Amino acid sequence: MAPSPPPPEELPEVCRDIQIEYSNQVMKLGLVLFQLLSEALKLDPNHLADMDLDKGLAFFGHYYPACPQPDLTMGGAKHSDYGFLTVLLQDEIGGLQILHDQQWVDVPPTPGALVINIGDLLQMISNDKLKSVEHRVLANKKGPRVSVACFFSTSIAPLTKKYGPIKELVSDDNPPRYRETTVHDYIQYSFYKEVDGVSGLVHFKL
Ligand SMILES: O=C(O)CCC(=O)C(=O)O
Ligand SMILES: [Fe+2]
Repeated sequence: MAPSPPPPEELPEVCRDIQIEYSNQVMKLGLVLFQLLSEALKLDPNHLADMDLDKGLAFFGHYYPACPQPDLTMGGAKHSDYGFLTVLLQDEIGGLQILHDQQWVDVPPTPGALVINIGDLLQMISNDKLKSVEHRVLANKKGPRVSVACFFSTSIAPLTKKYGPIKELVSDDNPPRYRETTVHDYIQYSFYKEVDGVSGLVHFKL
């Protein structure tokens, strides 16, 4: 949806207006979140936005059909998100879990609440200060589950810009832990690698 939104007529008519409006609001929220995260990293509030982290948004609608035998499969396999930040809206069905201290923890649906995930690329540029969260979605028999995931990543623009650990966050005592990469190369690598639950970040470690 950003930086090059599709022509509106290419979006399904039934959700066209709300998709455009929702994406615009998520872009605004993203800017605020990147300002807060910059401050959390003890950087200038505009640091992450000045690196264009808030400029690209990919919009994914997920539909998980009801599953008659949910114990035999997963709705969505364990992974961490590749981009910088994810804004997730889930319906009331539930099933999202995050991995915390080697344990799967439910993220119950809360009316009016959004789930914000740190992505791999934010972990990389923060030199592991912020951690991308591993998560999965359980299958369920209650009924279809719907979610909307908006990914902040600049991959959809043909950007050659390289990202690596932010220089203000590294020092002799805390050297860079990752080599630089373009967002495009990181996402290509992570997308096409084996689905084995191991983060693509491992491949970029120094
Ligand atoms: O459907 C969900 O709640 C999670 C979706 C997800 O993890 C993703 O799109 O990366
Ligand atoms: Fe995800």
